[in-house]
Amino acid sequence: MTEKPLRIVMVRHGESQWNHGKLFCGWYNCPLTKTGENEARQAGKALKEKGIEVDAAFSSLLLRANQTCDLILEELGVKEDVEVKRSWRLNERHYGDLTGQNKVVAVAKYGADQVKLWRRSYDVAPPPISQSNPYYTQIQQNKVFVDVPKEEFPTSESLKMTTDRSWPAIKSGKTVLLAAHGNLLRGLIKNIDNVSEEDIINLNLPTGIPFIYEFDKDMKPTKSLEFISDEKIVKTGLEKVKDQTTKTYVR
Ligand SMILES: O=C(O)[C@H](O)COP(=O)(O)O
Repeated sequence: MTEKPLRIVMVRHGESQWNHGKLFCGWYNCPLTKTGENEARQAGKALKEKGIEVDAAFSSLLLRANQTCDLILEELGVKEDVEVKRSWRLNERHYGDLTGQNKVVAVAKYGADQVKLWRRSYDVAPPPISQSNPYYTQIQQNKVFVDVPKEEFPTSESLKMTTDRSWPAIKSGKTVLLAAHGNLLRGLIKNIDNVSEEDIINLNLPTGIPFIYEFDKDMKPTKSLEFISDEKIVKTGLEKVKDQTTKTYVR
C-alpha cells in the first residue's frame, strides 16, 4: 500500500515574468524573474533555518515551478539526492482564453466581478482558449505536455477541475516538497481544510513563501497553512497578489 505523506511543504513558485507583467499565465511556460529566483532561494534558506529536510519533491511540468523547486533543493543542499517527480496534474489551472491577457485590462473589459469569478471562484471556468489566441499553438503543441492524455488536455479549467486532477499526483514520502502554482495550491487547501466555496474566493497565496501541512495517519490535517516567514513578508506578498488586477499596467 502507498505510504501517505505526513508532512507537505507547499510553495507557490516565485514571481514569474508573467506575474510581473500581470498577465494570465496558466499553462503558458514562462520563467521566473530575478525577484522570483531570489524568493525561491529565500524559501530554501527559510526551510533550512527551520531544520526542515525534505525527502521527496513534486512539481508541475512548468518551468516557473520547476525552477522554484530546484532552487529550494539547492539551498537545502539536497539537489543531487532528491528526485523531483514532475506531473502535468500539478500544472497551474489552465486559464483558457484569458491566457496572455493583462489582468488590469481584463477588469476594464469584463468588469471586476466577472474577473474575480474567473480567478477565485470554485467552479466557474474562464472561456475555453480559442485557436486565435496568440498562445494557443505554443501551449497545445508544447512538447513538454506530450504525455498529457489527449482527452484530458484542458482548454480551460475551474479551480474544481484543477483540484480534481491534482491530488492523485502526490504520492509518498515523509516530508514532501510541493513546488507548484497559486490556484493548484488553493484547490488542495480547499480540499484538505474543507474550505467552503464562499471562503475560497478570498484565499490568495503569495509567491515563493513556503507553508506547511502535517497529517495524522488518517490524512487528517494536524497543522494547516503555517507560513515559514515572518508575518510582515507574508502580508506584503498577499498585497502583491491582490494588486494583480489593479494599479499600473506594467507590461
Ligand atoms: O496563471 C496565472 O496567471 C497565475 O499563476 C495565477 O494568477 P491568479 O492570481 O490571477 O489566479
